[in-house]
Amino acid sequence: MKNKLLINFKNYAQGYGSSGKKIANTADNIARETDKEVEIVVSPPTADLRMISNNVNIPVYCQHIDPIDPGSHTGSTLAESIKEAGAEGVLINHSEKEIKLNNLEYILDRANEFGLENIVCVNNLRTAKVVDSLDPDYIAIEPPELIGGDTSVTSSDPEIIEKTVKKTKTPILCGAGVSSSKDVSKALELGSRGVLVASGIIKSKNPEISIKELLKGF
Ligand SMILES: O=C[C@H](O)COP(=O)(O)O
Repeated sequence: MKNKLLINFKNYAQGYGSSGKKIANTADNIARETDKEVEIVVSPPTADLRMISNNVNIPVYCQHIDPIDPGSHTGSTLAESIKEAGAEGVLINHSEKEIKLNNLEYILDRANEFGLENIVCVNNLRTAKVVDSLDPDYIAIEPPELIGGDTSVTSSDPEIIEKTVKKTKTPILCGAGVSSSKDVSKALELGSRGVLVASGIIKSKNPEISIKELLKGF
């Protein structure tokens, strides 16, 4: 299993449409050229999934799915539709798109049914332990107060990463404020299998330089 650099485009102004496509193409080119053992994944807004999937070779993940089967569910995101749009994986329970935890088992079943790699995001160790018992592919630990900030979780709260790694059996990713190669190497040193990054790349003046800087840490 390769370590992962997941780039979450969220709904930043720079992360959708042609601008999002440019960042995805940049990530794709860097992935093709790098000799690092790392899987670069992009997670664009749902409306751009098919467009991005058709344009890159790296995996594309959706930012969310709902606990539904096909039917009368206005405004929801269906596992089979994101699969058909080209998604290979999905983020679940991001702190900006929380789900009810009693729906998690069903959502994981739906993701597994369609071969979507799943990354369940959690805010704290207690939730990580609950999620761990449901055997997701990854758990991503992200203290919400550090998301989008200037200080990386790896320096502000390294204990939460270390404890989550120790107390769970699922591979752990971490995120929040990650922007440098030092942040990445610290994340790996603490036992994480990779990082989730949004603002450090999507809001960067030069996403290419930012992605290459992060790769140095792997
Ligand atoms: O999914 C990504 C995380 O929420 C991290 O966001 P950030 O890199 O802007 O702190």
